[in-house]
Amino acid sequence: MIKVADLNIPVIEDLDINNKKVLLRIDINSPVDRKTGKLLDDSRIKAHAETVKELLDRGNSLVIISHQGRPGDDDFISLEEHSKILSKYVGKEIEFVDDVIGPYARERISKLGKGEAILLENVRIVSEELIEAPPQQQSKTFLVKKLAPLVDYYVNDAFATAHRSQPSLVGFPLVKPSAAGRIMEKEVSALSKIFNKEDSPKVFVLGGSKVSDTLKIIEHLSKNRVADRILTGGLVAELFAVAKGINLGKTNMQVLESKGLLSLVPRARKILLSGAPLEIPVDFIVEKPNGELSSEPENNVTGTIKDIGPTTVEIYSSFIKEAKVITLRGPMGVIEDERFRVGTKSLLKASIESPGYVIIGGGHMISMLDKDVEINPNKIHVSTGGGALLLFLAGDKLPALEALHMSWVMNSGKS
Ligand SMILES: Nc1ncnc2c1ncn2[C@@H]1O[C@H](COP(=O)(O)OP(=O)(O)O)[C@@H](O)[C@H]1O
Ligand SMILES: O=C(OP(=O)(O)O)[C@H](O)COP(=O)(O)O
Repeated sequence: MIKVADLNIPVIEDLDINNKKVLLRIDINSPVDRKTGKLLDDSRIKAHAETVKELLDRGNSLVIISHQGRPGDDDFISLEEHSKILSKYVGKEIEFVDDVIGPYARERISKLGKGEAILLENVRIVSEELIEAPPQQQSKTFLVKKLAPLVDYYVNDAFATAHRSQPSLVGFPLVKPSAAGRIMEKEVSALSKIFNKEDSPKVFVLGGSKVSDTLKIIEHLSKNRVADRILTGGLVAELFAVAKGINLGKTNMQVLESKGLLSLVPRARKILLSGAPLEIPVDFIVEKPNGELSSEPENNVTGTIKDIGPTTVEIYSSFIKEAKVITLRGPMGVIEDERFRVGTKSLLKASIESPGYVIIGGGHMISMLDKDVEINPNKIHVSTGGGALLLFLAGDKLPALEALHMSWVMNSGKS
C-alpha cells in the first residue's frame, strides 16, 4: 500500500494478483521523428517492461493498453512499433492487436492463454478516451463496458498520464479490483521521499510545447508556493514574452497563432501579475529565412525562435547552481533538429553538475539525457512523467490515483 496525502493506493501485493487476466494501462507515449514516423526514444517502453515482466512471472495473462500522441498531431501513430520494442525488453513476444474495443480485440482477449500478453492499438482512436470526466461517468463508457467484463483485475502503471481523468485511467477502477503497477508505485514513493516542501531554493525549468498544461502547472506551483524560481523556455517562454509586451516579430507571432496559443496570453498575463517567480529568456537562437542561424536579444528578434540563447543559458545555469532541488520538464528548443539542442543540453549539464537534487521529467527532456550519464538515485530521479510529475510535485491530487483509492475503498470496505 502506498499513502499519498489522505489517499491509500493499493499495489500488486495488496490484491494478490497471480494467475489472473489483467488489464494493464501503461504510458508508452514516446517522441516521434516527424520525417520517418519512427520512435526517437524508448525510455518509457523500457521502464514499463519491468511491470509487464513481473505480472507475467506471476502467471497472469495481460491485456496492455496505452496511448500515443493526440489525434491531429504528427505523433498520433499506431502502437505497432512499440509492441516490437516492448517484446524486446520483456524478452517475450507481446502481440500487437490492431483494435481496441471491436469484436477482433474482444475475441483475442477472451482466447488469451495463461502467460500470454497482447498490446491493443492506441487507445486514443476511441474518441471517448479524449474526454475528461469524473470516474463515475468514465466507468459507463463503451471502452470500460466492452473491456472490463473480459478481465479479472485492472492495474494502472501509467504515472505519466495520471493527471488525466480519461476512461482508461479512472473508469476501470470503479468496476474492477485495481492496483498501482510498479512504475506508478516507484514514482509516487520516490517523489514523496525526495521532494520536501522545506528544501529551498527549488528551481523549475519548464519548456516545450504543451503550453496550456504548463500554465496550469505554473498556476499550481505558484499558488501552493512550491517554486522559488521558474525558468521558462520553448513555446512557454515565447507566450510569456508576448504577455510581457515584448515584440517577438511577425513570424513568431504567426507560429503562436497557428498553434492557437495567443488565446492564452490573458491567462499568462494574470500569472505574471500575480507575482509568480517567473523568468523569461533574454536572448534566443533564431533561424533566418535564408537558413542562417543567429543569436538575437529578446527585444530585437527578427528570425524564427528555435532555442534559448547563450546569455540565457549562462543566467539560467547560475540559478541552477544555487538550487537545492532542480526539476526540468519540456525542452528549451526544437530539439528534433540537432542544431537546436544546445540550450536544453546545457541546462541539463548544469543541473547534473550542480550540488542540488535533479528531477528530470517528460519524454522529450529524458531523450536529451546522454546515455552514458550515470543515474545516481541520491542525485538524480528520472521520472517517466512530465505534466503528471509537475502537478504531483505542486501538491495536486492526480485523478488516476484518486480512482485507485476509490477502488480500494469500494472493494476492501476500508477507507
Ligand atoms: N521555440 C519552439 N518552437 C516550436 N516548438 C518548440 C520550441 N521549443 C520547443 N519546442 C517543441 O516542444 C516539443 C516538446 O515539448 P513537450 O511535448 O511539451 O515536451 P514533453 O516531452 O515534456 O511533453 C518538441 O517537439 C519541440 O520541438
Ligand atoms: O507524455 C505525456 O505527458 P507529458 O508530455 O506531460 O510527459 C503523457 O503521455 C500524457 O499525454 P497527454 O499530455 O497527451 O495527455
